[in-house]
Amino acid sequence: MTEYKSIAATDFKSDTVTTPTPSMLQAMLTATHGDDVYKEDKTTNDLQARVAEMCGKPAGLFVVSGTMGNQICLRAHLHQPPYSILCDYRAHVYTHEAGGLATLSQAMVTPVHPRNKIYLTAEDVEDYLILGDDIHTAPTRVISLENTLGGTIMPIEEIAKISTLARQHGIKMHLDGARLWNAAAETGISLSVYGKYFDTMSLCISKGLGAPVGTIIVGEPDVIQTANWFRKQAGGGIRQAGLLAAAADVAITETFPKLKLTHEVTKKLASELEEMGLTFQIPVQTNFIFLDLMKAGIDPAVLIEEGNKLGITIAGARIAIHYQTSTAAIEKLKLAVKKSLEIAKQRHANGTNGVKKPEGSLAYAVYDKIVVDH
Ligand SMILES: Cc1ncc(COP(=O)(O)O)c(C=O)c1O
Ligand SMILES: C[C@@H](O)[C@H](N)C(=O)O
Repeated sequence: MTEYKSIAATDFKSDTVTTPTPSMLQAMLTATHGDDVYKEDKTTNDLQARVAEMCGKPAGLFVVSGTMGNQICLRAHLHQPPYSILCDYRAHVYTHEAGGLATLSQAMVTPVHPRNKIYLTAEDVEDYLILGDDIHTAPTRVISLENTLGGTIMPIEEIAKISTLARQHGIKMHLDGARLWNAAAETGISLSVYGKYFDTMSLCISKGLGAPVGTIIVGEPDVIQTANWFRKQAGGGIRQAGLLAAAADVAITETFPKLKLTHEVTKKLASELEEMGLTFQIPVQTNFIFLDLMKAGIDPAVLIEEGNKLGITIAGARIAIHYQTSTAAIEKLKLAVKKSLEIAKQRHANGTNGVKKPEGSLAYAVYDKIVVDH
């Protein structure tokens, strides 16, 4: 891994912690300064066009977060309540976007547990679609998928089957593609191939790609225009967006090609942790490792504390690797896990090993459902 001076070098809580590189900051200095609310900023317009073209879509829109990208895309697909959105029970749009589906979209949600415990299949979806006009129901109007989810890649064949099913019933398809870059880098499947199966996609540039701010939503012009309307309504209209778009453009160019290496580093760490006796809640396929702390008998609070002692930030069961993660920090992570395992064994020996959830640990809280369900 290229060694970085970033404060993110020792932070394993998420890939959202990545910090702008000198080249991103340099690009900001030469960005245009048009007013993006009036669509007058060339740097922003060029970035939108670039990502839309990469995804095989005619229109794109720069927004300030993945949450905004998802919520305004989903709202733009919905016209007359009652209606519902079908998604994975762990989907970010359902679990971590502050209830936006209920407030902005006034939508019911059908959260589906994948039978294979990893990704939704067309059979899972078909069993839970709400069709017809029975006045007791809220018919499914959108299927919202997430790729990657918890770092696992949804097979393109399954996405294709679900898309065909949706289109048979006139249901819209949205992709929370916060980490679609990671899926594309790992599978070699282009963003435009993924784009064929969705009406809208939301791609974050502020996570593994390392931009300081920004997500791009893509789709047909009419739905993107409607989404833009909801962006403005939420106060998301941006004036000199070019400063942010310039950094995002560099992030795509510079970091997208590095994601595969990040995944290799992640998988190497995972195999070393397995040699130490650790197991994982879900497969390690890209840049996340979900430790099965329950099975190891490790108290998350102990792991967090051991990390702090070594000067690294661990937030719970989820270990996030990004292109700014330092080699030294990875060595310290392994030490923290080793020490936590020793403490777990000591506690087990003297019968005091109660695994407690730490207070306020976001990443643990974010995915403790996976801990329980997997
Ligand atoms: C899968 C997924 N979708 C959407 C988001 C929301 O992105 P943001 O934090 O920029 O709102 C996140 C979190 O970063 C995420 O992990
Ligand atoms: C916490 C969550 O919203 C964020 N997307 C993350 O993955 O860290």
